[in-house]
Amino acid sequence: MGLIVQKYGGTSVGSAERMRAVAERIARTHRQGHELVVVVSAMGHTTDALVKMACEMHSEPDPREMDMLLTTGEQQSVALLTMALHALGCKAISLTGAQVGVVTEPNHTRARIRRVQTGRINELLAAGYVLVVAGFQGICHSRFWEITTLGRGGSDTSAVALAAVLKANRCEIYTDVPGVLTTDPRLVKEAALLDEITSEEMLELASLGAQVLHPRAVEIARNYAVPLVVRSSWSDAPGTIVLSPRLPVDRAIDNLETERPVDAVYIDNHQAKIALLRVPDRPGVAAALFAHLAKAGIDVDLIIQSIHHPNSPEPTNDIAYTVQRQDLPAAVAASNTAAAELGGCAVVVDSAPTKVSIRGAGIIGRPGVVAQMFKALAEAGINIQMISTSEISLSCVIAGDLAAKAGEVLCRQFGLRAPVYEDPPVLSAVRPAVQAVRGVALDPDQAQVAILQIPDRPGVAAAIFECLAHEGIAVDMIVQSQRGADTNDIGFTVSRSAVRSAQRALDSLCSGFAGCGGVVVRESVAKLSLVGAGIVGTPGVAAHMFETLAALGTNIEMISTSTIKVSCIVEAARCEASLKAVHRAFGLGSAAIVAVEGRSS
Ligand SMILES: Nc1ncnc2c1ncn2[C@@H]1O[C@H](COP(=O)(O)OP(=O)(O)O)[C@@H](O)[C@H]1O
Ligand SMILES: N[C@@H](CC(=O)OP(=O)(O)O)C(=O)O
Repeated sequence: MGLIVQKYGGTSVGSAERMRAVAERIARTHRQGHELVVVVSAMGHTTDALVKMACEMHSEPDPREMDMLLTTGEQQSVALLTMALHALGCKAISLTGAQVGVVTEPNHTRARIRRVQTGRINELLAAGYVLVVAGFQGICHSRFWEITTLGRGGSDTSAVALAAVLKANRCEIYTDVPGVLTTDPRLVKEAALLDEITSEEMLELASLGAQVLHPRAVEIARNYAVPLVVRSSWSDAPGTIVLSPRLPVDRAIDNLETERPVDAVYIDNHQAKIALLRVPDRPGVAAALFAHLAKAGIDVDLIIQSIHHPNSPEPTNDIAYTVQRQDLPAAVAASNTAAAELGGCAVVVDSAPTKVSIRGAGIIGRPGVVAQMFKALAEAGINIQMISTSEISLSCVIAGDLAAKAGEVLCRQFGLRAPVYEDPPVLSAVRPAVQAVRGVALDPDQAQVAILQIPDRPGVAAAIFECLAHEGIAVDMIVQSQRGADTNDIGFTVSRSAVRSAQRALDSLCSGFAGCGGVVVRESVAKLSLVGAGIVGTPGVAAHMFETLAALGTNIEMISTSTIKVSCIVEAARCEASLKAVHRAFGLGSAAIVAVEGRSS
């Protein structure tokens, strides 16, 4: 017996009948002797309907009023579910976020949780109540107490935060699919159930488009080692366990979501860098290059393909990648062969750079962290040669002799004791590329921004990302490589809804950079990503993805990799076909079709 936090999503409580079925499950769990805190979302598409009504009143509704409005959806469902529990004879009470003491930052529509004041929860649990709590909401104090929301999909975060604070035995997320699947079953009907997944893999999948869990919920589960499971509301099947590392939890429970976004600084002194400059921008180019490297058994670490100049008559890309230094001669030979086949593009080698990375859950969701890393390096006079990002890490390639200095300034910036010097990964001689991948995610709502020909000197990346952080724009998939002798192009993606404000902010900033080629935007792109903890140390994973896309005729606009993911930006129009092909190519499908509410294909 113990304390369980359960969360029921909108579909699970989407009708009176479903609400009663959920009430029966809750009453049964309570009868078994468990203490229960139940977090509930708004019924069905209530939140979407409220957003639509708000937009009919004003084209850009005031964030405070949005929070006032959207929190009513959850308030309805907690009251109704509690009534259903009463009808079953179960002692239950409904509570809003404010009433259970969820205190957030003063940031309307996307507040992070600071703490939960558990006094009332503990009293009610001790008195034998099932607590039915409105998800997705909290309260903040600036001058007055104000209602806040945590951002769309935030009820998962409410549930895991309560589980962390109450030290619950487990947190169960009930939804309309049997658990975490290899991809979105609404898009790929062969999507297969995963029995378990690591929190780092889940964090990437969730942030890259798998809507089944809110990334911030996974972040809290990982940081506080909360036992987390995702299950179907319609069955008793065990679902998917999200495995968090059994870290010694040395985090304060105060500042739950706001403390220490960076866990560690890593330095990798075993890398070498190769760049192919001005390769033709057409399908199959990345596939050809990385097929040569895979054939030679070379494990590629970072890969970045920066944006091409879309306005030039023959657009080109730069592709840069890093390998273990001992593999450099073989990698150079493979790259020269590929370059010759591609019409003789330049191959540039740096045999002793350093990769310096910051790691921690949720780096990318906080625009300020990215800017802080670049600023700390710039202030130390350290030039960034290559940037690559993921949800849990941000890596920069810098000159090899600046490793110690970079480690020192970044540790100081993020309040850490000392950097961790990384060992080279252990290569798997036996694992085929297809077994390294656990899931595929698609984010169809991305826009791509490129800033062309910016000066190659310390401080430029910092200025750009500080400017975006100032506007509150979360940036994803930053890619920078060296293009000319003294200029760089920086590319990145933002959610489509933020692209206009990003362009406005950057246009005025970049007019101050002498010789800058301007800010170029593509509004309709999608991000297709492979995720798997086994990607590091398994040669050929990226090559297989690129080959699959090439065979489909899909052009890759941008590439960014980390140790556990490979992301490609592709045209939005081709994204679903590309997702299906990549899912099939990595053998992720299952013959057993999972039941999904309202499946569209
Ligand atoms: N990898 C994945 N595994 C499971 N579901 C996924 C995945 N990627 C996307 N989804 C989608 O997430 C949906 C569940 O999330 P959501 O609609 O927010 O549920 P809830 O209302 O229960 O919070 C599923 O119906 C499914 O279409
Ligand atoms: N109702 C909110 C919060 C939420 O988490 O909903 P769901 O659990 O149904 O995704 C939303 O729609 O964003």
